[in-house]
Formats: sequence, structure tokens, C-alpha cells
Amino acid sequence: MQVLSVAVAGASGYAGGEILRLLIGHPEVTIGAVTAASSAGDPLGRHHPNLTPLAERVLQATSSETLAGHDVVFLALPHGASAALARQLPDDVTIIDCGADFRLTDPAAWQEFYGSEHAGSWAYGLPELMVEAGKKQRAQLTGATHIAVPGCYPTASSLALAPAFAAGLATGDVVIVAASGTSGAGKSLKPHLLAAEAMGSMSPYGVGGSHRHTPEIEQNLSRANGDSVAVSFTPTLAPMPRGILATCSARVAPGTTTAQARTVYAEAYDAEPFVHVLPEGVWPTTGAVLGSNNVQVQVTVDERVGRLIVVAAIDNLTKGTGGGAVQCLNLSCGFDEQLGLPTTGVAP
Ligand SMILES: NC(=O)C1=CN([C@@H]2O[C@H](COP(=O)(O)OP(=O)(O)OC[C@H]3O[C@@H](n4cnc5c(N)ncnc54)[C@H](OP(=O)(O)O)[C@@H]3O)[C@@H](O)[C@H]2O)C=CC1
Ligand SMILES: CC(=O)N[C@@H](CCC(=O)OP(=O)(O)O)C(=O)O
Repeated sequence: MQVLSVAVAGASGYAGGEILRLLIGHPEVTIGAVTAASSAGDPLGRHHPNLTPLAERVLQATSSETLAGHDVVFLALPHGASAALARQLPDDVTIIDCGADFRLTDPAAWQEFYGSEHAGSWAYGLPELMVEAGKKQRAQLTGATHIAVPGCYPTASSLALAPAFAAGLATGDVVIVAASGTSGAGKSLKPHLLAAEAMGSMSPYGVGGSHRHTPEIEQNLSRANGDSVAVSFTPTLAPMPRGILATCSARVAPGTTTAQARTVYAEAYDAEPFVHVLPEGVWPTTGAVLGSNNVQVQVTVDERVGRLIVVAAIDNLTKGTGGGAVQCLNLSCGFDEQLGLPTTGVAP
């Protein structure tokens, strides 16, 4: 098979850096342009000292001219920047966007949570997502040329709850509380992310249904359910660089048991290379998935209150963005889906 040339826009940022970390080990691609905004002209190594093989590469300015001419372009830019750039790229360039611009199908939801004009929607880049009983999103991604990689919280939360909705096990009343490492907020300086503020302390934000990932999670669970699902979502910031732990719960019909729930999750995920339902009694941890494209899931039913509890752990930069993006590249280009993607976490 021919080796593809790949460009990464937003290469000085966290998501761009993670894509490059994974592409360095990918046998079917050569890394072409690496681009940035304020950091254009800098060597890449100044921003990502871990990316030794690319340390001397110079960051170019992000423009359609620098990106055109590649087979595949990854966009790892702030919200709103992808849509304008994507419109300027030639039709024969495959675009994999880590931003939110093309994730939502409902223009009203986009307008409400992002406050700008809706750019449209692309194939949603979460292959393992159950979109209805027995069907996964993977089919939409094979050969797709324009892909919207999910947000990090929606990746963990949707994989946690979609099987229960697709199987008719969950009946609604969804509550999700998820903790994220600080890299989830990107690299630009923010006062609440100073070490003195973020270390040794956990804090909620986007409380009360205002976080922009709420409609994305609702979109995913509604597809799985075949009817609209409302979600109460509360993100929290945890004093760690990477990782998301999403604790998700939903109402179940009286009499539903943990054994029934485990059967549903085993059917959904036993054949998946990256999603692992842990043995009964073992709970997901962010430490165990660090640096890998894995999702750890555990499920139980709190029979006292009739609620399904599903906990999912991911690395927000790997499965939550860069790894998810490379997985989409593999599906889009017909490579083995696991190519270049670690399935072993870094521990301790
Ligand atoms: N961090 C995470 O865990 C996740 C991130 N994402 C998404 O990935 C995208 C990138 O996030 P992240 O890497 O964390 O962000 P960073 O802030 O770390 O990086 C942003 C990148 O975009 C560049 N940039 C900034 N402004 C512009 C602009 N106006 N036009 C073109 N380029 C610009 C920056 O260049 P420079 O440094 O030169 O200014 C930098 O390379 C976002 O859409 C984010 O929501 C999705 C899931 C998870
Ligand atoms: C800890 C933290 O701040 N996390 C980010 C989510 C990052 C993410 O998934 O990105 P998208 O912006 O691409 O949707 C946040 O809550 O805004």
C-alpha cells in the first residue's frame, strides 16, 4: 500500500502533539507540514520535548496553502477555526477534525452552546459507539473523507451508556459526573490552571447543564435509544495532567440485575480492541489507561435505587482526541484499525 502524506495543524498544542506522538510510530504515513499560529517559526521540540524524532521540524503558519498537497490533514485547532480552514482545502484532501465544529447535527443545539453559525456535520469519529441495537458507528467511518473526532467527555460518557440505551436496559434520568486532567483545557495559559490553583484541589465547572459537551452526549445517547435522552452532565477538573474518569448513571426498569447489565456490555464490547469491560469488582482507573487508546468500563446495578452505574476511564489526549483521530485515519484509509495505537497503558 502507498504511504500517505499527513499534515497536522495545531501541532504546537496538546492534541496536535499527541497526534504526532502516535503518527511517529505509524508505518503507513509520512509526516508532512506541522503548523501553528503564534508559535509558527519555532522548532517543534520547543513545544513538545517528548517528540524527539521531530524536534528540529519548524512549525509553519497554518494556511490552506501549507496544508494542501497532503493526502490527510488533521486539524487540532480551537473551536470555530476548523470550519473556515476546511472550506479552503481541496476536495481530495481527507480531513480529520479534533475540534467541535462538525460534531453536532442539530443547528439549534450548536447555536445554543457555541453561539455561532453551525458549519454542518461530518461523520462522527467514535467507531465503537452503539448507534442502535447491534449497530456501531464504525460503518460510517470506513472510507469517510471528512470526520469529526468527538469531545473527550462525550467519548468516555457515550461509550459508558450507549450500550444500555441501545439494548433498552436504561430508561432515562441520566446523570454524569466526570473528572478530567488539566490537559483537557488545552495549552494556553488560564488562571484556573496555574499549578497553585489546580494542584491538590478538585473543582467543578460548567455546572447546571451549561457545558458544551451536554448536547453531544445527548445526541449520542438519543441515537442509541431511538428517542431523545436528556442528560445532566457535570465536569470537574482533577489535579492530574491526563485522564478522564466518567461516572455515569441512568434509571433501569425495576428488577434489572447486574448480571443482565454485564451481558449487554459484554455483547457490545467483547470484540472491541480498545474497549475493555473489566472483571466484576475491578473498577476503571485513569492511571491504567494512560498513554493508551484504551477505554476501561465497569458496570453494575444499584438495585436499591434502580439505577445502572457505569464508570469509564480514558486518556483524554489519546482515546479522547489524538488516538481517536488516528483510529479514524485507519478506518478512513482502510488500514488495520489498531495501527499506531498503543493498547498498553503506562504504569505506575
Ligand atoms: N486537550 C484535549 O484533551 C482535547 C482537545 N480537543 C480539541 O482539540 C483542539 C485542540 O485542543 P488543544 O490541543 O487542547 O488546544 P491547545 O490550546 O493546546 O492548542 C491549540 C493549537 O491551535 C493553534 N491555534 C490557536 N489559535 C489558532 C487560530 N486562530 N488559528 C489556527 N490555529 C490556532 C495553536 O497554535 P499556537 O500555539 O501557535 O498559538 C495550537 O497549535 C480543540 O478544538 C479542542 O477542543 C478535543 C478533545 C480533547
Ligand atoms: C478540562 C477541560 O477544560 N476540558 C475541556 C474539554 C476538552 C475537549 O474535549 O474538547 P473539545 O473542546 O474539543 O470539545 C473543557 O471542558 O472545555
